[in-house]
Amino acid sequence: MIQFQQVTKRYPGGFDAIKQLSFEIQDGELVFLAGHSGAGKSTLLKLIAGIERPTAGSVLVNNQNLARMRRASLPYVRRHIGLIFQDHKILFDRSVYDNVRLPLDIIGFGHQEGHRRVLAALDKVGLSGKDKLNPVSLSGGEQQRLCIARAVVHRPSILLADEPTANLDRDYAQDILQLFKSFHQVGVTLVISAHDENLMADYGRRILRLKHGQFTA
Ligand SMILES: Nc1ncnc2c1ncn2[C@@H]1O[C@H](COP(=O)(O)OP(=O)(O)OP(=O)(O)O)[C@@H](O)[C@H]1O
Repeated sequence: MIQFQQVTKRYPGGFDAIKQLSFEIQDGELVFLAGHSGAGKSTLLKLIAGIERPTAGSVLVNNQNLARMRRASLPYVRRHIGLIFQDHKILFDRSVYDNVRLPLDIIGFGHQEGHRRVLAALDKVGLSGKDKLNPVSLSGGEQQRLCIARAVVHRPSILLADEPTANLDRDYAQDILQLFKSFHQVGVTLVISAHDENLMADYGRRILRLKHGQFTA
């Protein structure tokens, strides 16, 4: 479960990107995060991932308070989280395979099991057979799929996606959302941010709407 209790995030310079937010996301829930540019969507996702720390309040992920946790312990929490952020951070000096393999190497996965997982993740996102390519030869949409494979290869229980459908045409965006839906169907908790509320509306899921760091109706 993800719980925010009166969370405020103030960036250096004094700007409050998130203001006294409280909410819960249950295990296995799919929640959309909507809001204008600068509303605080990325900040909220970074707080869940422990990339940013709250200035006030508590962020609990699986009952662990990230605000109080020592930095050295954060990697253990992150093992349960998959991240898809806007700046892809693809390594263009490595193959598609090696990009997806990286999180498993960091965790210290065995060679055989790791290999199996990488191929399974690439298959899941529709990139089978492209493992030996350099990511530079993938289309924008395929690079997005590569990022999704890399985010799920360690089978996280929570998947956070920041504007995964930005810059995609509507059909392609629907494909990507279908992919996320398939993770949801196997019990993964998903938080997906997007500008386009029409896309979200089709799914009939809870929408958290942010405006200047606070929820609106
Ligand atoms: N590291 C930072 N230092 C200072 N201010 C920041 C930092 N990161 C974000 N902000 C500010 O916090 C506010 C919220 O930013 P955030 O990226 O969370 O919004 P967003 O809803 O994800 O916007 P977008 O859709 O444009 O990505 C913005 O005004 C932004 O300028």
